Amino acid sequence: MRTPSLYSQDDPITIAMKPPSTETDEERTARLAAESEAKRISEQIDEELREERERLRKRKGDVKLLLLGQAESGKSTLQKQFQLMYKPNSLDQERTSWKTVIYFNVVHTLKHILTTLEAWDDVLDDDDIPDDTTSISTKKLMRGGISDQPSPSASLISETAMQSSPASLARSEASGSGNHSVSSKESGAQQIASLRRKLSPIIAAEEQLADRLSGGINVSGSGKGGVYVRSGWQARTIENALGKIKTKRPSTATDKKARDSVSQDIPPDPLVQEIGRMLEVSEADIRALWNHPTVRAMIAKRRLKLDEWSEFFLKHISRVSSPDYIPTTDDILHARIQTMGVAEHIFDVNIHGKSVTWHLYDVGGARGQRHSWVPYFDDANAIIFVAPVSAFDQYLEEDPRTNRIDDSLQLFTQICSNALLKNVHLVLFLNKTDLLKAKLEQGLKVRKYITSFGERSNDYETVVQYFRAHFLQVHRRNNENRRVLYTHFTSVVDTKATQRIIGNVRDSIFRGYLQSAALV
Ligand SMILES: Nc1nc2c(ncn2[C@@H]2O[C@H](COP(=O)(O)OP(=O)(O)OP(=O)(O)O)[C@@H](O)[C@H]2O)c(=O)[nH]1
Ligand SMILES: [Mg+2]
Repeated sequence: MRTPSLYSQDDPITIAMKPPSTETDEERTARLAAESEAKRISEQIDEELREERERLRKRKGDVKLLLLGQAESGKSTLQKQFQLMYKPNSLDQERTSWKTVIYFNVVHTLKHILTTLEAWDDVLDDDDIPDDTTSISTKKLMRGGISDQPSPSASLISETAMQSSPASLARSEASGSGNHSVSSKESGAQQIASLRRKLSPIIAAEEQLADRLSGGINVSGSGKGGVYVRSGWQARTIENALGKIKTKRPSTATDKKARDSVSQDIPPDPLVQEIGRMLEVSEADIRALWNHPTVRAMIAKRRLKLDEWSEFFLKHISRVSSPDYIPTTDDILHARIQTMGVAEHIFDVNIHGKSVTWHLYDVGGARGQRHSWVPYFDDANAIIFVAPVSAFDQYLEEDPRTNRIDDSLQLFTQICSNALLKNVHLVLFLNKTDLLKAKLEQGLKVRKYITSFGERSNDYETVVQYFRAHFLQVHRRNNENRRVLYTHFTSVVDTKATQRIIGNVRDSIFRGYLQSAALV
């Protein structure tokens, strides 16, 4: 019997592979090293294939849940609520990254306020701040000869308004003396000019913060100059910062306190620290701007429109600008950053003693991002469609002619009628109900923006039921499979209420999941 040998004498492949008889020692060493490397790579490929097979096998039993809806509808905020519920520690680890986002939100808002004031100062001179029936760009056109519009200026605010608002405080803080004449138009403009000067260094840092968050990726059409982030941005923000850190870790008591309570291993980002210091010294100026009578009047007249997160962080500016600021969970829920593409989040959800892996896909909702949703439609088990009902007076950033409620309805029609999604469990979140209530209480009239609302009563219950009826109608018209639509009125920044709803949604998805599993 022939003993097995590496080089069998009569095997043609072996003969072909056989090293030449003239091989030198050096060539032999190189050949053996190359063979060993090839073997290592081949084994690595085998291992990766095995892992992929295993992953696919496991994923078959997983629940795949898509969060869909237009930009700013609240998908990522809802994802944070899932994270809080099923992976609370991971949110703690991300607090450092959220601080960067919140600082960015504040700086971006300050810039927006000052730019808007500047745009108005360009064209306006006196008397009264007009309400929002005419856009700034229209006014700029008017300046071209048809008519000049009145301008927002401190003189527009009546004496009574001055006395009853925090304006006097704002004025004295802004001027640093407080002895300005309350009725002086010039002093109001001067105060704003002085605040603009004092806040300019912090506003100049906006771009660097945006770069830190996006990793230098600029996306065209990022609307109001926000930042898009890809999946895993939290870890990358820290990496980007670490790449920039050349000095040793600071070791002051404050730094240590902040670092210890966030993470033992992450040194503070020098850029974020610097912005923190700037915010601390600028706190009085920021408050002065926020409370300035011109700004107040511009907001009241809706000439200056601030996003909900802008208002939230400016209202909490003393806390946010304190030297040892660490974002609270509520702050994280209010922080705003645009999602780019699709971000996958994985949780283990325990229900009735059975642990099931859930894959939550949080998508970018802007029009330019929607093409990336489709590859996830194939094997989705459930969708939560998030529609912000407070947006009746808002228009798409991507297309200022399209009302946001209209866009949500069009998008919902596409989702309901998509053949790939016909068996998917469908849940509708009519979101931002807190903001809807606030807008209606302020006296905003739905019929002004949605003419079909007609003469109905402008109260919360009538309005939400009106919107709900429209979404139900879309669903009914595109429901050949007679699937159920689960509807919830939500405010996903409200943790207690949202977690209760998530519990309901989880149970209903799970029931559907068990039924389909039983059919397989
Ligand atoms: N007050 C209030 N704010 C909300 C609510 N839902 C979301 N927000 C805020 O709205 C902003 C936008 O929410 P996101 O969750 O980032 O929106 P998104 O749908 O993920 O947006 P894209 O990623 O651009 O598609 C954030 O600042 C949230 O804090 C809500 O129900 N009430
Ligand atoms: Mg998002």
